[in-house]
Amino acid sequence: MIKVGVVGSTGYTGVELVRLLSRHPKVSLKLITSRSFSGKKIADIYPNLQGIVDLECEELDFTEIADRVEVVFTALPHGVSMSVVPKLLQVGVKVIDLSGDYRYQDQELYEEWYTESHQSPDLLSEAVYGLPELNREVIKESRLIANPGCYPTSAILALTPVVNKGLIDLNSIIIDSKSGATGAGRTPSRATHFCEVSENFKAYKVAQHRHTSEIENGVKMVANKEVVLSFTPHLVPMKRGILSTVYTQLKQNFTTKELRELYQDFYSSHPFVRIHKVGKLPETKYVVNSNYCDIGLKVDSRTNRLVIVSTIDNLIKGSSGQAIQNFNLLSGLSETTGLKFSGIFP
Ligand SMILES: NC(=O)C1=CN([C@@H]2O[C@H](COP(=O)(O)OP(=O)(O)OC[C@H]3O[C@@H](n4cnc5c(N)ncnc54)[C@H](OP(=O)(O)O)[C@@H]3O)[C@@H](O)[C@H]2O)C=CC1
Ligand SMILES: CC(=O)N[C@@H](CCC(=O)OP(=O)(O)O)C(=O)O
Repeated sequence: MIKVGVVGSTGYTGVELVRLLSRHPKVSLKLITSRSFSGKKIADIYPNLQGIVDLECEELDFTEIADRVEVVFTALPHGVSMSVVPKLLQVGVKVIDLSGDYRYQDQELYEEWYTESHQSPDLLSEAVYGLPELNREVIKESRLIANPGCYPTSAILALTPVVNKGLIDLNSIIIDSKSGATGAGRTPSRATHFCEVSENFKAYKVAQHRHTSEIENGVKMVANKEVVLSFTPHLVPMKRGILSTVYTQLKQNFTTKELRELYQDFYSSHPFVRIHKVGKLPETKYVVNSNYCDIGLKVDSRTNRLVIVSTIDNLIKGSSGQAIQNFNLLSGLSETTGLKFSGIFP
């Protein structure tokens, strides 16, 4: 059994990690930390874990952590993660960080989009962007994995096959994404208050959301070229799930069937990406509560645009499930260990 810990275990991604790790056949969850709830049992904070996880939240203590765990998941806000991650690496544990702090190699890009100084820029070149469908082999060798953002996971997976084959105009990409409210984390705010989210649908941070740069960065890794694209996030009255509709201009004529075959081939060795049949499009309810990313395609022959629809659960493939997928890779386990379950339908 591999001994692991979760730092920031009481947030939405943290507790989802605790839930998923508690059923992972090769994991022994030894340590969970919390600033606000130390001394309390996680099952008293999240009663769904009663009888499943009997751990108490602790204060984070770096002195003995390496004796207790081999791998730590950090599920902290960005800006906070970078004050913790270097200390964890220093004492010799491997880290899978769920925040945005290590997703860029370029310090300036981080500081521009996150509008704060990076506190450990020396680690940026070492951190591996943890999207297994792009970086499976390097993830296996890494000691610091930067788990991707939720919107970027859905958008980059939607675009990769056509970008990889050079089939679209890279300046034509428009990504229109909708997320459930757990994407904003557990800390209450006016924007995520029930009365603000319920019966409402809104765009936010138009032309300035930080995930724009993360998606551009991911597409650039595939294209080997700079890419500038448009990304608009929306908040919808659901708890979980992201649906991204991605519009791209094709350079030549293709049928939906041809492109569907390309996607099917591209993802044939990637167990968590499912390509829908021609004429079918994914819905969030097909993937919520699972680690799958479902993708559907349609060529609009009038405009010669390819429209790609991509869905994930933001708390699983968009964060905690993907973090466990990365953990499996770096631990030499099968990528699907502990993650092969369907969503809940309806
Ligand atoms: N929610 C999502 O869908 C996704 C989130 N992420 C990223 O994962 C990370 C965790 O997100 P999420 O679980 O949603 O966030 P939450 O706000 O739900 O939880 C974060 C937890 O971190 C702990 N924490 C420790 N130090 C601080 C601090 N100084 N300020 C605030 N909180 C602190 C808090 O728990 P305590 O007080 O108990 O220590 C808090 O509950 C973030 O970086 C987020 O951006 C990534 C992809 C998707
Ligand atoms: C609905 C909602 O508010 N979503 C969040 C998603 C952020 C997130 O999880 O971002 P990182 O993974 O990059 O930290 C937002 O738009 O800020």
